Amino acid sequence: DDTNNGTVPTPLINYLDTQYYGEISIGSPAQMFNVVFDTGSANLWVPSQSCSPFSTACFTHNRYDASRSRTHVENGTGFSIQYASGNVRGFLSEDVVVVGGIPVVQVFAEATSLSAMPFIFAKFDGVLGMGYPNVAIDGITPVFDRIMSQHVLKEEVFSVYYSRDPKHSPGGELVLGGTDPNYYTGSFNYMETRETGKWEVTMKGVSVGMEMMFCAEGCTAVIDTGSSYITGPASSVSMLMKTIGAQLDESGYKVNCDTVKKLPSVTFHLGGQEYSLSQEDYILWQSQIEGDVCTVTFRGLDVPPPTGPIWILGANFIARYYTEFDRRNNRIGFATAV
Ligand SMILES: CCN(C(=O)c1cnc(C)nc1NCc1ccco1)[C@H]1CCCNC1
Repeated sequence: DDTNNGTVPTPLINYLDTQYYGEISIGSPAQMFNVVFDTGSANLWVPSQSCSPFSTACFTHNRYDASRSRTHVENGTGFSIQYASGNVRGFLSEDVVVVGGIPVVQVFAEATSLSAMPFIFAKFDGVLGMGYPNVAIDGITPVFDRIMSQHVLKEEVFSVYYSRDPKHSPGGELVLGGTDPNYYTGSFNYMETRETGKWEVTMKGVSVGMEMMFCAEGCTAVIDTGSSYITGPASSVSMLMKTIGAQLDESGYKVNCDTVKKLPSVTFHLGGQEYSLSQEDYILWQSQIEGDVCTVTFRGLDVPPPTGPIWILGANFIARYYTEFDRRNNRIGFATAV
């Protein structure tokens, strides 16, 4: 139902509360891809049919085959993107991309090499950056900007719902052009994005329980729909983990599941409001053969200046707070997720 005049909500799949992705098509006839709708980047890339057979991560995902698309336009410019977690290299192509029922002619990257870490663990094929144009590599106009210039959206916004429990269906939802009242209660609280043209805001502090522990003098928070966890400066996160009695092992911070119910809430002071995460919001409780494992969904990540130091609020935050990204007013709105 295109209730948002021209767009249909895109249902997302929730993989273990750590990866959320939805389907887009590229080319004619349509080639389907699962992509992360990522406010932390601004380019679209998918694996390429011409990726090297040695790139395992490429070979285990859907790949775009230019020769099978009658609307493909050659480009060939080199492309490479570096994430903290891995990198992607390839070349540019142009073709018709359909997102939420809206077709756009889009320049995107065909990935010919994907770092095994982390992409062999990716359930998604590629990434569709929902960031601002000024962070787009090669100066490519991002998908959402191409959609806005078609003037089909009721409002120049998009909204994201992430379910908290993989058993819920849908695992999440992306709405282009509005919000979906089925997935939030109460009203939105808005805050201006910083002038840098990124989905980031000024945070006024991070409290643990009743005590303000970090960022008391103010810091930057990036709202990143493409990150699983919350990251903060390594020193701050390690202090936070010590406070809650978490131990760091090779796959992140863990706590004894017996202590979970007594853990303090962690509160992010944003835009004059306090956004608290309780233990069930920030603990990933996994029942495994050798017993229950309770992972803390915080990671230390030192982003070098001038971008950093920053906190990144990812999927575990968005699952609790339904998020509206407003390009018209350069602001982000949070409402309590259902
Ligand atoms: C997509 C690349 N990202 C990941 O953090 C990432 C890496 N590797 C795997 C396997 N998954 C990732 N994210 C899963 C996910 C989906 C939705 C929420 O989290 C980040 C890189 C920085 C910009 N923002 C996105």
